[in-house]
Order: sequence, then structure tokens, then C-alpha cells
Amino acid sequence: MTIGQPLIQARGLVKRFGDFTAVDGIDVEVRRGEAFGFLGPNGAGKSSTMRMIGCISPPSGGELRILGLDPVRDGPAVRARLGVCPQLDSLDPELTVRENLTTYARYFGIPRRVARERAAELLDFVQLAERAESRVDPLSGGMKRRLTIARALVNDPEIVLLDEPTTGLDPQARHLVWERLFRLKQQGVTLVLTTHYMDEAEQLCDRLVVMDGGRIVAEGSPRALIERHATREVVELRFAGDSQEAFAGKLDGLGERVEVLPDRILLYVSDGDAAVAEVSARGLEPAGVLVRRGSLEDVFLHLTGRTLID
Ligand SMILES: Nc1ncnc2c1ncn2[C@@H]1O[C@H](COP(=O)(O)OP(=O)(O)OP(=O)(O)O)[C@@H](O)[C@H]1O
Repeated sequence: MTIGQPLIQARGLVKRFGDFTAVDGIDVEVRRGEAFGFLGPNGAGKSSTMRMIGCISPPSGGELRILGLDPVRDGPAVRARLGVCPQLDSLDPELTVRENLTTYARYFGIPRRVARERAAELLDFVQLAERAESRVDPLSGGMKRRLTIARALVNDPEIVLLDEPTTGLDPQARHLVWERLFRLKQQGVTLVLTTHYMDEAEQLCDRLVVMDGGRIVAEGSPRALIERHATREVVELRFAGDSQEAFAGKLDGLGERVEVLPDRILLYVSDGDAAVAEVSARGLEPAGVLVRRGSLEDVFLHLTGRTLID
């Protein structure tokens, strides 16, 4: 499927809680068929934005159109065409895995027979068919997440909203969830998600925005953002002792930029190995050296002066 017309359009979108502004006038456009990410640290306003898009929380200002409709006036019509995977699983522990899907399908008025077929397909899709008759409680965190994603797909939605779909999962469970999201994207479903995991955002998202303090500080494709705000390679140096700062002065002029963090120094360079050689030539002996590619984490650090997971 080609990426096309805008399905979500926000202009100057605001969310206030009393005097506090959680989302401070953001412009966002999500097009059909793309995977769109909201990135940012805790409290950036990602979930508040997702809740407005999900018709769960009304905007305090600005304009929002979802599928060409107004999420406040046309809430039920919009919700019928959305799949929502909230940050915390809200599965029914009294029901079996299968019943969680068939019961949810009834909220959308899906006939019982169709709901059963659909549940069977979705359980296959999220690799939970063998657990269909099991209760929810004994499932692992990763299985619950996959079931929540299946539940979000019951109404065959045009847009799926996923708020931190992999937070709290171990690496293997994360991988399984992420792999299913890739598959959905291949099927042409529009995905809108939030995540703290830069590697995942980099691989899955066609475009993303970086949020901080309720505002958008950058937007673009992962590759374009990395090209603009980072370098091809990054050298991470860790010096023994309490202060990295003391060593930073000796790295002047090395590469495009030097970032000093409490536990390491980052050198933004085009050639990591050449920079490491220059560090040695200057008589410096770091306790740890790592050469890696520039990443979205670097983009975030450059734009906000902070690392994503503080
Ligand atoms: N119902 C509420 N009442 C008051 N303040 C709120 C409410 N919901 C969110 N906030 C505040 O709004 C800000 C943005 O929160 P939000 O949950 O949107 O951030 P986030 O980027 O999703 O963070 P996280 O990654 O922790 O989920 C935070 O400072 C939060 O405390």
C-alpha cells in the first residue's frame, strides 16, 4: 500500500490540566499506511496526545481531525474505526483469552459468528491460539501485550494507536511484539505509537516527532533526523574516576561536537576509528571505548540536552 492521504491532522493542538499545559500547540499529520512515532521522555505529553487522538480526552485547544471527523462531535464514529492499545493492559481477568476478544467484538456490534472467526484469526496472528481457552492472569507480560494488540484489531481498524507497546517487556517478548507490528504495517494498517526505545522507533517508524515539555522539537524520518542532528559515527569514551568533565578539554576539536554526560563523553565524528586513534595520540587512556552509529538517542540529546531515559 502506498503512503497517502492524511488520516490524522492536528493544528495547534493543546491539552491543559488546570493551569498545567501538557500539550502545548502541536502540529501533526499522519498519512495513510505509515508508521508514525511520538518519542520523548516521561512527561513530554505523548500519552496526552494519544488520548486526544483516541477520542478518550477532549482537546483544550487547537484543531484535530481524525479520518476527516471531529473526535469530540463524532467520537463514536471515529472510535469504531480506531484500534487502541493503551499503556496499561485492561484485559478482563474473569474471561478466557478468546472471550476477551469475542466480548470486545460485541461492543462494536460484530455478530457472534463473525466475532468467533475474527478472534480465531487474531489469536493465530498474535501467536496465542494455543492459549485460547486459558484465563488471562497466568499469561506472561508479553502474551498479555499481544492479546491487547489482538483486541485492538477486533474491529478491523484503519488506524491502530499503541501507547508504549513494549515497555516493561523482556527483550524476547519485545521482539515478538515488534515483529507483529512490522507485519501489521506491511498489511497497510496505519500505526501511531509512542515509545522510549530508540532502536525500535528507528526500525519501524516512517516518520516521527520528538516531543519535550509538551512541544515538538523535531520531526522527520529517523534517517533524516539522524543526518541532521547527529553524525555517521559516535565514539563513547568512559574515563575512570568521578568526573568526565576533566577530560573533555583534552578532546577539543575532535569531530563535529563533544557531549559530556555524567558517566561518559560522546564524540560526534565521521570516522570513529580515526577518532579513537587521535584520542590515544593525545595520551588519553579511557577505561571504556565504544564506536557506534549515530542514533535517535543522539538526536534527542542534541535537541534537549538530556538523554531519553534519565
Ligand atoms: N489527568 C492529568 N491531570 C493532571 N496532569 C496530568 C494528567 N495527565 C497527564 N498529566 C501531566 O501532563 C504531563 C504529560 O503527561 P503525559 O502522560 O502525556 O506524558 P508522556 O510523554 O506520555 O509521559 P510517559 O512516557 O511517562 O507516559 C505530565 O507532566 C503529567 O504529569
